[in-house]
Amino acid sequence: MQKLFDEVNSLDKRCYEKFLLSEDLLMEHAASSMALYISENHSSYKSILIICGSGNNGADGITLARLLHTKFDVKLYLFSDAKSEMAKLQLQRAHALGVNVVDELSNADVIVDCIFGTGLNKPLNQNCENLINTLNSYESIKIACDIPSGINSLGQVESVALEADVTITMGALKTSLFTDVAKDYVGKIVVADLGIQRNLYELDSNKYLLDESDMNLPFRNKKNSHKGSFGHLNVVAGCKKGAGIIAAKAAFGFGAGLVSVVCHENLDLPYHIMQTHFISENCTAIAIGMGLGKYETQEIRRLLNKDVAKIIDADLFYDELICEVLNQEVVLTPHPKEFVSLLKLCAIADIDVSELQNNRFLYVQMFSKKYPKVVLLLKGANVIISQNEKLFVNSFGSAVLSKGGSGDVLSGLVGSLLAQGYKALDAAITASLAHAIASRNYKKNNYSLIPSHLVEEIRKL
Ligand SMILES: NC(=O)C1=CN([C@@H]2O[C@H](COP(=O)(O)OP(=O)(O)OC[C@H]3O[C@@H](n4cnc5c(N)ncnc54)[C@H](O)[C@@H]3O)[C@@H](O)[C@H]2O)[C@@H](O)CC1
Ligand SMILES: Nc1ncnc2c1ncn2[C@@H]1O[C@H](COP(=O)(O)OP(=O)(O)O)[C@@H](O)[C@H]1O
Ligand SMILES: [K+]
Repeated sequence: MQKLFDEVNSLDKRCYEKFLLSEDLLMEHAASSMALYISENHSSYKSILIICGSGNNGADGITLARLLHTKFDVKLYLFSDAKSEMAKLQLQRAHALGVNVVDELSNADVIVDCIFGTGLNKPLNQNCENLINTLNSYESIKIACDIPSGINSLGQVESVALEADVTITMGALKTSLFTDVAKDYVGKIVVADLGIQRNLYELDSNKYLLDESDMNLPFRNKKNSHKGSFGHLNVVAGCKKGAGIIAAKAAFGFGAGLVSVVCHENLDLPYHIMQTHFISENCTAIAIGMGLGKYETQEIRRLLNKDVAKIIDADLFYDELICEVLNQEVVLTPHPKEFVSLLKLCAIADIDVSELQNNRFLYVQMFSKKYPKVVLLLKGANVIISQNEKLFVNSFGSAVLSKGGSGDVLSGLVGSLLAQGYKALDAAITASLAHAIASRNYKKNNYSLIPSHLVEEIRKL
């Protein structure tokens, strides 16, 4: 996993003070990293338009123009006069070298957006919006320097933002690049070297971006085993029985030795999945909430208070009963609407979904502070998983998963790992990664996936 930072100004400052690396030096390295990326990945392209704002993001762009001058047909467009000391200095250097400064925008093979970086601190005016809209209309390869212009430090987009193919971010990964909203703008994210090893540049953080290598699949290492060695998951099915059945199938394919669906009505289940009317005696984990609908409170309370691992989803986030388990190490998997209800029930915040989506990290952090034992998995384009105020982001998922039933598969995967003895946080991380990475392996098109395809892909991981 890689660290995420809410801000990097303090990291830059530490470089100046502790390592005696000047702003000029860091900027030279930042621009060199961008130049290297462009030379290595876009060498067949001829023309490059670099659009610069007045601050140090613009200064990065002016430096880049100097470094690529004569190697490509570089055009430097200054959207506003250079204001920062570095921008003024870089402009003098660019002028001295004869870099082509143009007065009008024109299309190019590659455009590099250096209008605003981390300094964006007010709404864009009409001119900025028009500029960004024009750039978005070009068919060029679009590279954002540090962060696509228009995304603020909280990862919010108030009006427009550059739709980048690639974001080359300076020094370290920023949290703002991993909000759900940002996902439509950032493209591929590359970290630029600032002339200091990343482990030296970075300090501690409580936020992490998950890598594929953080997925710890339930491979079987012991030869002397039997079905009981891999746990027994009980999936509680309610009025929408399909949800529980999808979860049970996913769980079985993900390694649980036994899977039973708990339901009072008789169900038509695949032969390898058992049905029970009450919780099994040897049950090692319970998955509950998916499609639960109406239910008898005392019965659910009994289940929630059982001393086994639990994954709780969907309908239970609308019931005060949920507050009774928040001192346990349970896994909760709400989507944004369900999380808004949960926040209200546990008196953390009374907000709507758009406020949550604008500040996902903030509300997850608030929840995790109040309930440090709970593993929360907030669904979305970029899933956030938290426990004890540590946050982990899974950015592997895509719109392929935007289907009814995808969440039920996820509940089954988490339940399966809990049943097999994974700790709650490890179960949530591995299940979430398996869910998203498997969906990427589905090769047909991005609208046709159904839960059984997803389960098939998970079985092939
Ligand atoms: N400090 C350092 O050591 C380094 C800084 N770097 C670059 O510096 C950038 C940060 O530079 P700055 O702090 O100068 O900030 P920016 O260059 O992001 O922009 C700030 C400028 O834009 C103005 N501004 C902000 N919002 C505006 C709006 N909506 N409309 C019009 N004007 C607006 C501000 O008043 C200021 O003049 C980073 O994103 C990164 O690209 C990199 O070169 C790496 C090294
Ligand atoms: N655009 C997307 N990008 C990444 N993941 C997505 C996207 N849309 C949905 N998902 C994932 O799909 C799942 C949907 O779950 P949920 O909304 O609970 O569906 P259901 O309850 O119908 O099964 C979640 O894991 C979510 O993170
Ligand atoms: K930018």
